Amino acid sequence: MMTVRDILPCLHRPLASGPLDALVTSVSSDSRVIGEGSIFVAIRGNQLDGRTYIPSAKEQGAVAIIADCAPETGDPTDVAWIQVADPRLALASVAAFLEDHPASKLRLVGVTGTNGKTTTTFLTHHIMKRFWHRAGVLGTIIVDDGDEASVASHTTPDPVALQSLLGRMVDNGCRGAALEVSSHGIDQKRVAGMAFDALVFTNLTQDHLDYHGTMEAYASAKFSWFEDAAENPRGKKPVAIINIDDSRGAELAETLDRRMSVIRFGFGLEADYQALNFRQSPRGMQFKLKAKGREFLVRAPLIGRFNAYNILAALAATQAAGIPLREGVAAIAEAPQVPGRMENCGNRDGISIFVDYAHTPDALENACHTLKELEPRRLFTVFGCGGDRDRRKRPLMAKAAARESDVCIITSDNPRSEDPEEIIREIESGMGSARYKSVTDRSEAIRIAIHAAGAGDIVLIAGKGHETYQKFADRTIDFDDRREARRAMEERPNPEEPRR
Ligand SMILES: CC(=O)N[C@H]1[C@@H](OP(=O)(O)OP(=O)(O)OC[C@H]2O[C@@H](n3ccc(=O)[nH]c3=O)[C@H](O)[C@@H]2O)O[C@H](CO)[C@@H](O)[C@@H]1O[C@H](C)C(=O)N[C@@H](C)C(=O)N[C@H](CCC(=O)O)C(=O)O
Ligand SMILES: Nc1ncnc2c1ncn2[C@@H]1O[C@H](COP(=O)(O)OP(=O)(O)OP(=O)(O)O)[C@@H](O)[C@H]1O
Ligand SMILES: N[C@H](CCC[C@H](N)C(=O)O)C(=O)O
Ligand SMILES: [Mg+2]
Repeated sequence: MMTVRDILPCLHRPLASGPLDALVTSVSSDSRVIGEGSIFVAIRGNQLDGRTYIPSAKEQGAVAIIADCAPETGDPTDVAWIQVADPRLALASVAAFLEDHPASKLRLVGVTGTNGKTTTTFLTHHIMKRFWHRAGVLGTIIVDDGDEASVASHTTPDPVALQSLLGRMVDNGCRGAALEVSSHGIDQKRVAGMAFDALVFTNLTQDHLDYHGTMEAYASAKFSWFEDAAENPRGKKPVAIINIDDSRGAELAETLDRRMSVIRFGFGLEADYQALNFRQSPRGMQFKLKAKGREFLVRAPLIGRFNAYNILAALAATQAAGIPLREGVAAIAEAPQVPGRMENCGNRDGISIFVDYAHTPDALENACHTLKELEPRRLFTVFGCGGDRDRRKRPLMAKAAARESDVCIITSDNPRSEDPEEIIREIESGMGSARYKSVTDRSEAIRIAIHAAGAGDIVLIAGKGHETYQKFADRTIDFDDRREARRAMEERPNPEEPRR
């Protein structure tokens, strides 16, 4: 059993007072889950001040409080008080300590970037499972501890949930794991202090300005994860795996050079993992990979040039984690469908329907462009933008969709607390002279697009991908683009029968 005193060495310059010999059972920054023996970490959050919950944490049996301030004068020191400069960092350190640092017992690949994290972690996990039989994954869609898969709540969960999951992966015999590392996760120190073997940078384009404020702040949040690994290797030899066709990626590779091992990937000549002769059909892609002085023919059942980047990243990362490249290439040929990522939801009457999670300007442009390359008669794009998230991307998503599509149907995504009609108006401001129709009800929008399409057309339904809900101010409903698409297909008037 651990005491409060045992915890102190894992903290940065702690100032401790009060009874330090109490036994510790757990740690949390949420007073609502504090029990006997817990340490409560008081975090000044984005919305609430965790310090106001200190009395209730004590009442529930907390044995120590970690905060960025001293106890109020006159406050009885009935429980230990540990003052630190950064409570979020302290939470991550204590959580890892209580689980006995599971990250150091796994080959760990982390993936960050605006787009491609989920896809790259899925591909990485798939290769790891093929080679090691047991491997974990954590991200936007699922959490798999090597034994059981469940639905994820965050892309990168809080340190307590994260460390407990990694601990289960170790217990379940996983040799390695692939983790999505969101910019919120980095900024809130959810992965602080963790030893990664490979850190992947997919790209950086506009998103999340509601949270980070500027692109510079967004980029520096992402970069700080790499800087930290360069400065503190934590007993591993971490490798940074960076897309240098992305301008921010090229900048990052430059700054890290000589401070840590850097592997560059992309289509250009300077890439260590270089893709050449890219070709695709509706069923998949193939390209030549030049890496490590060798050449491989990579085939994968995925479409989109952007997915070639995700494949390069997964191959380089698994190689850095100890899996031979030829094994990775062989596994990629049988890569699974990532739910809601360029997912083909059926063909009927010569119409093909794709559901994709594109919810940024860059992703939407890529998704539309990829489908245009399949040379449809017309491309119909159904999309909207989420409420309570980066508003500045709305007209830019409109521009991206308008540029590549023949017809756009603007609709609602997850309006959350916002007025759906108002979000649609903000999107419309970026449509220019393009042909579009706005239909607030997403189900109706999907039906209109699918019923308007004809033989040779492609319908893209973008933004919600794998999501099985739609969030409004006052309710959350069951909603699945893939199910809606199938339903609309079935309800299509039969071209053989004369219309009544
Ligand atoms: C903006 C944001 O990221 N917020 C996250 C953050 O909240 P916070 O630390 O700011 O906390 P707060 O709500 O202000 O509360 C302050 C403190 O008081 C505590 N508290 C609060 C109430 C109470 O009764 N008792 C109590 O102790 C809270 O536990 C917290 O420690 O930390 C919480 C605990 O880990 C998260 O649940 C919460 O996620 C919110 C729900 C969220 O929506 N986050 C999204 C934006 C997010 O993180 N997304 C990224 C993906 C982005 C991408 O696509 O790339 C992700 O990684 O999932
Ligand atoms: N490497 C890439 N470059 C650009 N766009 C991509 C890339 N990979 C995927 N996309 C597009 O972005 C969408 C989201 O992909 P994915 O879910 O893999 O990204 P993510 O980074 O996990 O997103 P999130 O931040 O929401 O978790 C895809 O549906 C596709 O349209
Ligand atoms: N992880 C992303 C998800 C966006 C998905 C989209 N459907 C929306 O609701 O905006 C975010 O939090 O920005
Ligand atoms: Mg994701």
